[in-house]
Amino acid sequence: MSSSATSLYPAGTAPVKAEYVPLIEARFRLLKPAIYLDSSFQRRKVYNPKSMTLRLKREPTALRRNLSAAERRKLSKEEKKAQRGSNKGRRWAKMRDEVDLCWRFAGSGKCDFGSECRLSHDIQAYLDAKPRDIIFPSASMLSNEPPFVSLPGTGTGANGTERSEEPSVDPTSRCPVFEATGACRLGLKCRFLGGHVYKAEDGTVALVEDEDKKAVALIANTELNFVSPATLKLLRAKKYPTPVSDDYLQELKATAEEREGKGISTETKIAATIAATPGVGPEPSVESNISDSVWPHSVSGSLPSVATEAAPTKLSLDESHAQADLPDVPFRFSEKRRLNWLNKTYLGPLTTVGNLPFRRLCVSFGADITCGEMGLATSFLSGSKEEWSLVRRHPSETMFGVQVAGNKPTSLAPTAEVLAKECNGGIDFVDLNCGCPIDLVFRTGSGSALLDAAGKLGKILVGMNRALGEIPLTIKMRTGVKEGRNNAHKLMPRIGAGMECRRHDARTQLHGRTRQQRYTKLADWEYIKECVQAVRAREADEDLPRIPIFGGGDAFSAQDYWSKVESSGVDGIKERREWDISSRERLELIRKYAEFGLDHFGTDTAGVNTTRRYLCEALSFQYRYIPIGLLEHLPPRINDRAPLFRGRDQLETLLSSGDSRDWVKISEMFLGPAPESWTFTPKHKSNAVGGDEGQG
Ligand SMILES: Cc1cc2nc3c(=O)[nH]c(=O)nc-3n(C[C@H](O)[C@H](O)[C@H](O)COP(=O)(O)O)c2cc1C
Repeated sequence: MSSSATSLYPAGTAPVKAEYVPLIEARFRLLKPAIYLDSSFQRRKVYNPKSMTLRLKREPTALRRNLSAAERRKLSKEEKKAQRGSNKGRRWAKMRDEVDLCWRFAGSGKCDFGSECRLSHDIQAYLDAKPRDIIFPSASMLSNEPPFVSLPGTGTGANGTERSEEPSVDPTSRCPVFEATGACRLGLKCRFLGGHVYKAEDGTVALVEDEDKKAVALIANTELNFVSPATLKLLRAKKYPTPVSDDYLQELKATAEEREGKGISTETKIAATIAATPGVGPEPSVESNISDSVWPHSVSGSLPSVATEAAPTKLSLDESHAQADLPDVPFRFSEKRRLNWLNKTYLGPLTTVGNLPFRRLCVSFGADITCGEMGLATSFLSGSKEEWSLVRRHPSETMFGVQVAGNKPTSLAPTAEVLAKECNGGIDFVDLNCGCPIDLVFRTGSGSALLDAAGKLGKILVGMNRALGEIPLTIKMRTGVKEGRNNAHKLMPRIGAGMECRRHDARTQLHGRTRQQRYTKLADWEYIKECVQAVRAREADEDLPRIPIFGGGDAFSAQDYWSKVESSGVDGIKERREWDISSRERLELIRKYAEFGLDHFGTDTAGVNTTRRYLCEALSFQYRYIPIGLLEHLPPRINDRAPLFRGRDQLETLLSSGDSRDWVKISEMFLGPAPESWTFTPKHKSNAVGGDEGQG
């Protein structure tokens, strides 16, 4: 019974070898095959530590997924709502220590606030109350057999088990951040304190630093793009100067007013303004269509009459900008930095998951180009600390971009300008999100809604391009808004080629789905090919340099991706091997992620639990991965659902558990016990298909 077992599965089931599907062996003929489907929808796989097996747990109807249309009709309104999207309204309380030691005092023994400080300066009280140090395991302590992590001295492998009779500082503990960088910025607040503290004879504790390592880490491990509190304050007070964007917005207004005076409709005015700038064009009617004649690089000659009237305005605007020697306009269009994307791998932006520690991990596996999570223009402009944390970059990210979503030039151009000024030298490109499908963003006219507003999109691109100075602007888009109404093939040649006209190194990333499809249905690579051909044809016609186009959607293996790259003509991947990753290798990845998380979020109680949260978030996706060694044939397909399977060893079985308590358990191997008050609700209901998981 090998392949015959999997042939019983309904279509869309991953072909897991029968020996890893024990239930089928036992009850093969008794139950319908569908009953074995975990699918992360009707049932969740729950790891049972006693029997070391996975069992299925039914979920309440309200949480069930993938119901048939008839079943869905029977659901109540509430149940239907519960089916959709992500878990909203999640709250993450910042975890604090029982004695909240002042972080300034903890690091340097000094605090300017002295006795006025609202935090504690009582080191002994802090040390007495603090839970025992966590032990961060080294790679050699990992195993694919329980307890999976063997910690010295604990016997059981249980990390951070409270042993109240022992002192809270454990000299066997090692702080991963101190070991990598020679210093730990959290000082005494570090939860791995034993790794960098010593006790003097008089009983006082002092911190240790390793000057040699510190010097190396200064270059190799200092994050970039920190935005000062003073800048955030200016932004909040709406006092941050953005002269380039102000100038541009003024021009748009003046052009509109001028047309108004001539009795030309607003729509036409916008079209004329945009048509006047190479790279973009006026908003076509939704059905239409983006006729060549109104898009910019054909300004000379083929513009319709109204647009032709705009030509003088255009020339004067262009001239004034090209020649103006404004100190805040440190570039001319021809001075855009060029990016070399050819044959590079690109890690697309991933909200929540694609944070700095994750990207750092991907870079260590060969990602050449990385992009931060989507940030909202309005939040950047209102000085949101959270939004500005999205621009942080690790020095190992050799080519890094920031993604912005917004709905109009008035927010996007100034955002681009502030980004360029504040992250000067720390950003290689800024990416405009024209792909986000989620209602919250789409309804405001941002994300994928811009695909149906070509004129506005044009104005945005011109404004951002100018405001960014020498930093290139790139675009991430979907194939269209509505199914059956793809329009990327019309937009892309104009956006891409138009920007390249100006010698901007434009890059387009095309996710092969419409907004309406979200993440359901397979990406349309035939259509991606059509878009690439349309861009290449335009480039050939107008003798323009070739712009890189990255395709995306459902590429789940090197074999799969290469066949897509070769048949569609997109750029971007170099690795060709298929990797049958072992469970121990996967655990080592998790360990590395935890290490990078602690480095980024901090090693204190708050940082440890923020790392835990993002680690669990990552595991909420990773458990769905089926190692290729378990499959009867390759390539694996991303949308295939897993039958209830067990792994080749107990760790592999645990790693495929869909129970969030197991993810927390895995986090405890590296980050110690989760505080009682700490809970984890995954952002994305564990459902790739049909959920609002992605922002692009
Ligand atoms: C969890 C998740 C978060 C995402 N966040 C973003 C985002 O912030 N910005 C964006 O442009 N695309 C985002 N995307 C889309 C991806 O970058 C990518 O285009 C898409 O997943 C298609 O590729 P795939 O099928 O290989 O995953 C996200 C996707 C996922 C699954």
